[in-house]
Parts: sequence; structure tokens; C-alpha cells
Amino acid sequence: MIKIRDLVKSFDTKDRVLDCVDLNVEKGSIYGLVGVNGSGKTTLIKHIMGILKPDSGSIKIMGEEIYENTAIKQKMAYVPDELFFYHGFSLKDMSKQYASFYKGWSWEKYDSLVSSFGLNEKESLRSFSKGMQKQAYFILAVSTMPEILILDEPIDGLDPIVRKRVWSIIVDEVADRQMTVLVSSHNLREMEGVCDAIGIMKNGRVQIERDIDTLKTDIHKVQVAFTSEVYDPFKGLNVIHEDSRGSVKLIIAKNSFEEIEDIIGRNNPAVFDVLPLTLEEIFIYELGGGKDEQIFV
Ligand SMILES: Nc1ncnc2c1ncn2[C@@H]1O[C@H](COP(=O)(O)OP(=O)(O)OP(=O)(O)O)[C@@H](O)[C@H]1O
Repeated sequence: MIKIRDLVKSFDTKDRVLDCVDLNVEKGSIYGLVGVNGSGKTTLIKHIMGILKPDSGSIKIMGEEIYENTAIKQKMAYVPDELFFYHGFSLKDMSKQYASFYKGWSWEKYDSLVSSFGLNEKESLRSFSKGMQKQAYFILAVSTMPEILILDEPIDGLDPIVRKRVWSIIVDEVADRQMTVLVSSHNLREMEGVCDAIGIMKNGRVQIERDIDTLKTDIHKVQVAFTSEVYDPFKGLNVIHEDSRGSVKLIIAKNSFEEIEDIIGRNNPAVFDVLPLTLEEIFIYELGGGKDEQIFV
């Protein structure tokens, strides 16, 4: 549904903000885009929306290049990180603008979302709190009945009840009509619960892209102690972090459960626990952090 190849973008003041980005989003899936501050998520999203023009590379949405492609943009909706509203405009005023532009606009969907979020349609949007403005943008975006919904930090800054409502609406739209979603957020715990696939950005690249189940089966936390001294007990494993407390060793290994069991099992460990990592832990260790992390369980 979204296919990006070798996308490069520099700004006058900054070279290679996007540096050969490859990315793939399947139809009807929820794709979580995560990365440290300044890694290029918003810049990438603006390219996907056809707002920015790439220096080189290709961005195909439903098989077509997106830049200046109004027909495809009609099928997409976007909730940006930085919201913009016309001076004095209410949610009702904005909805009329959206309805006149988007062919797929649904008043039925709009009415049901407004009542679900309980926002005042007639009040000036500029007098709304930041969280309420985000909800208003979300209502407008979903009411266009997009085939692709792009959300740049949509839940960051919302209260837990509203966040839950936003996720539940997203999941329902995906289940009901195969909407495709690309969402960026720093809330990894919530992303972990809803995303089918994750792209991790670092230094202007998508460094890792996997479906969430594969991502979790490729990396493990291992706690182990041996009855006697073992020379190089982790030989053959791809250990990216190691720590020890007394005789107990703790490692983060980029291997499957079976590989870990096979290699460590040969040395007859007295203690041997293999645990999956949370998305937050994967993020920290994959991006080279974690040196100061407490990894003992
Ligand atoms: N118009 C611009 N001109 C110059 N540099 C820019 C411009 N837009 C973005 N950048 C730079 O590109 C880099 C990536 O910014 P971007 O906003 O895409 O990161 P991000 O991953 O969305 O960050 P965050 O998680 O903090 O929202 C940053 O170093 C930023 O300063």
C-alpha cells in the first residue's frame, strides 16, 4: 500500500535528514513508526503525504508516486504533529471545508465521532486545549473515510481515556473497512498493543522493519548461572548487551529462543530463564542505548 525506496532529503541547513529510507506498509495494517527525537519521522511522514518533494528515491502509494498526485491524496488523511486551524473557525466550520474537498466525507461518521468525543462543535478551535484540538483533527481525518490514515504523534498529550478511544476507533476502522494506518508515537507500550508492524528510525533511516511478532521472537533477554566456570559461554550468540551480578549473568541476545536454548543448554546451566523483550526494551537496545539500563529481572 505504501512503498518507499531509497528516499533521500536534505534541507539547506541540514544534510541527509532522510538517508536512503526504505519502508513498506501492507494494506489493512497498522504500522508504527518509532525513533528517537530528530530521527526523521515527521519529515518522512510529510513526504508520504506529498507535502515535501524528495531529492531522490520513490514513494509509491497504491502503486503511484504521491507527489502532486491529488487523486491519491483524496484517499488519504493526515493528523499532523503541529495543528493548524483558520482564525475563528469552529469544528463545524472545518467540517464543512473538509466535506467540500473530500469526496469520501461521511456526515454520519462525523456526527457519531463528535458525540463520542463530546466536543463543542460551535466553539472556536483556537480556544480548545491542545488535546481537544488533536481530537478535533482526528475526527475530521477519520470522517473523510480515508483508505490511508497517517497520524503523527496523535495520542501523545491526550488523557488515557481519550487515548483509549482513539486507538479503539483506529482498530475498528481497520477491521471494518481495511483502512491502512501509519502512526508515529513515543508511547511504545500503547503502540505495542495495536501495531501489526514496526519501523524503527535512526539517523534518517528505517533501521529495522518487522512485523511485531517477528521483532519479538528475534531478540531475547537471558538470565543464566553456571555451576562451574564456563569459558566463553555465549559463543555463537549475537550478544548486544551483557551484565552480571555475582554468578548470575544477564544478556540481551539477537537470537531465536531455540538458538539460545541450544547454545546455553550445552553448558548445563543451574539458572536459565529466557524472556521476550518489550517494544520499549527492543527500542533501547537496538538503538544502541541500554548501557545504563537495569536489565536484571
Ligand atoms: N525544514 C527544515 N529545515 C532544516 N532542518 C529540518 C527541517 N525539518 C526538519 N529538519 C531537521 O530534520 C531532522 C529530523 O526532524 P523530524 O522533525 O523529522 O524528526 P522526528 O523524528 O519527527 O523528531 P521528534 O520525535 O522530535 O518529533 C531534525 O534534525 C530537524 O532539525
